[in-house]
Amino acid sequence: MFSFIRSSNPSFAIDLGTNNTLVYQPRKGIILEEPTSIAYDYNRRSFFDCGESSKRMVGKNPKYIEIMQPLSKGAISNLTVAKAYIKEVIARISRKRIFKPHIIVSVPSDLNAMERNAVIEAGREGGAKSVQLIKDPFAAALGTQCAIEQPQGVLVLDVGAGVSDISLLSLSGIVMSKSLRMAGNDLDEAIIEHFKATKRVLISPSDAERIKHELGNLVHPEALQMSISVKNLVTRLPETFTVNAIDVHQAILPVIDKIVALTHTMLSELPPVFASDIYDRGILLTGGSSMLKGLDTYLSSKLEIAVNPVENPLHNIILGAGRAIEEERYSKLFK
Ligand SMILES: Nc1ncnc2c1ncn2[C@@H]1O[C@H](COP(=O)(O)OP(=O)(O)OP(=O)(O)O)[C@@H](O)[C@H]1O
Repeated sequence: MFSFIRSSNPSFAIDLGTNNTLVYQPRKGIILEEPTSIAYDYNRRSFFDCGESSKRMVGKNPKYIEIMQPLSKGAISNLTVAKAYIKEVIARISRKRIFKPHIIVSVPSDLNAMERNAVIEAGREGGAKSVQLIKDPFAAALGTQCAIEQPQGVLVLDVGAGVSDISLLSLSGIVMSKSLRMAGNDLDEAIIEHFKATKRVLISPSDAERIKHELGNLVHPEALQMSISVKNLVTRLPETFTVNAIDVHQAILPVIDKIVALTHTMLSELPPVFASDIYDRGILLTGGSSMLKGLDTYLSSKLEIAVNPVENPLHNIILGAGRAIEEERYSKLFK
């Protein structure tokens, strides 16, 4: 068992995502799952709430309260906010504990040195005794019980909220990886922009996400519809508007095709020695946006390769990061 666990300081794995934060405690499992957001009160000049309760305030907050997101496109975009956020997360998970925790944070594979240091600094100043990082693709593969230590290629495509990452793993290392700072949040934005341009209506970000979940379908954009409240950009007045799935399909396709292109480039550059492994086993598809209906089938038909969605795309990175703390042989994955 990993030496962290034997120390009197508790250890936790944290999946610090653009939209969602999850925490895993060895032997207990997932102990926190919250939106990555924090509320700031300008009158009191302090942060006062984070996670689900702060996200619920979005759009309903008075002017002196701002709902902030410490991450943008997978990386810390505001260090002060990130420190406050991690401090709040640590306070929640280590209530009643006297010892500062060791934390292992799962991060996108393409973070540069400055972005990685920002996570470490935010963790330390947020109250951790030590901060180590594990790259998302390792955690994702471990979360699905893939044998990453074998001399066999494992290709993991992770489509989250802010980042799409495709990585080839073998012998516990990343052989190559490519990423695009574009994912689920860009699908929401594409929906907003499409309806603004073609129907002259303004959709809220939360409705755009709901539309994507309910009507988004890459293979069978059926005659589904849903009614939402929008602002008419011509009359400037609110109204009820019917969204149909065909429009949603048109809106999201350009973003999806960029993810297809990313995957295509990766496949075209695979070292020949891995080609048969990958074509035999296919691509492992994870990340919350992998739940977009038809994404696996669409990728598979465009790229002529099997695409295997993981069972639990919102949890498999944190489960893998947790497994990495529990099994000492994976400690070499921490940086
Ligand atoms: N049923 C669904 N259909 C389509 N998209 C979905 C569905 N459920 C969740 N998502 C999307 O998944 C995304 C969140 O995924 P995830 O939690 O993996 O991202 P993250 O870890 O916060 O971000 P990142 O890894 O990019 O930093 C959001 O964009 C959300 O809208």
